[in-house]
Amino acid sequence: MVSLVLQLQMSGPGSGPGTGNHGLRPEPPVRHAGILRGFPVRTARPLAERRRGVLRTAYDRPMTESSPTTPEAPAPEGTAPYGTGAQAAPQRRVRIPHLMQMKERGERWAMLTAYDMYTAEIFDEAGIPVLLVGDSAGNNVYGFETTVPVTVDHLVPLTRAVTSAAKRAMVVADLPFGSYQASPQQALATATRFMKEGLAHAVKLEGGAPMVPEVELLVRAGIPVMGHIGFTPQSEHVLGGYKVQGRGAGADRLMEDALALEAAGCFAIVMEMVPAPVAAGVTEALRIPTIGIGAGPHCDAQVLVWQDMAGLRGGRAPRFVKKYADLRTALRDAATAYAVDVAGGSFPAPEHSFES
Ligand SMILES: Nc1nc(=O)c2c([nH]1)NC[C@@H]1CN(c3ccc(C(=O)N[C@@H](CCC(=O)O)C(=O)O)cc3)CN21
Ligand SMILES: CC(C)C(=O)C(=O)O
Ligand SMILES: [Mg+2]
Repeated sequence: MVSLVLQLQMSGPGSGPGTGNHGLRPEPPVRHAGILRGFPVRTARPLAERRRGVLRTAYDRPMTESSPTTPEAPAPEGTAPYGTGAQAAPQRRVRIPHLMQMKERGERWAMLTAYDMYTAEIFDEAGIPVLLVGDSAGNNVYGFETTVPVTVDHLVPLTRAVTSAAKRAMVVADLPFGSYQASPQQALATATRFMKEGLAHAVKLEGGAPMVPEVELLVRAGIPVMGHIGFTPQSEHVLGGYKVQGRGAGADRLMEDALALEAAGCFAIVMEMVPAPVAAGVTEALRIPTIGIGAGPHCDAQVLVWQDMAGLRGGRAPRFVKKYADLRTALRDAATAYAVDVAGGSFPAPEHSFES
């Protein structure tokens, strides 16, 4: 059985040269410009119809012998046509056309954050198609309370670790607070560091219509951009705390922000803490995928911070979190057992020791 994701990668619009994130917006056919030019225009099907195939993606099944990350045969047409660097690339990378095609087909997918090599490797093996090196590293790696203190220098090495370890996943780097809002030029300089030093495949930035000049310049320069609207944690002090956005009149603004980002060339948009019906409306209105976190079940994709998803972090989790494991307990038990063995002299045993 070849996984669905693999099938679509072998047959998708990105199979040939000249698609993907090239063909960058020479003349704007306004709403559907940007890196999406050249895609078959989605026929206007009702949301319910588009959702029908939803439970048939590779991600809804437990991974068995046919993980989407272990293709049965290499697909040489997916490798770079002008050489592959020091070593050959045996597996095809998830690219923007694949995400577009999943939206076309109503196949939902999952994004996770990753900040290091092992989690990147593991989530890649699990078939997670997009990994986000989030500025949530602030409060999940570096021990800050929020994402506000995070710098580019904090995130670039983590991005490099994740891109080095993930063979199939597209790796998106979050631009941290203060590293892109000053001007499109600042945004380009920062995003360029993530592409060159972090080897990211795309970047993400927070904000709606006001970020259009930044998004346009990055896309023109060849850098795919993921948007992020609704609750934007970098602006928590302006927003007045961790609050649902897009209620009441805010719904119209959220829609305008989403449409403006799509027109500017974003390839996907994160919607954080938005009422489910509002997120459903935005998802229906956009050609590009929406990625929800606390935005209900009708987004094209979902994202969670991995330490929330896997139950590593303590304390009360936000409402939108579902805990799929209890790594905190597992690790604490392991550390306790290790310490007990050392104290009691049962570790190291002869098999862990060297003869003279
Ligand atoms: N571990 C972690 N998970 C995240 O989802 C996350 C981060 N860190 N860091 C960056 C941002 C911050 N995020 C957050 C953090 C807290 C809430 C929160 O406390 N929400 C409450 C209140 C909602 C309300 O007031 O209506 C909730 O119960 O969901 C939400 C989003 C999302 N991101
Ligand atoms: C929660 C996601 C969307 C994020 O921005 C992050 O992890 O930093
Ligand atoms: Mg973030």
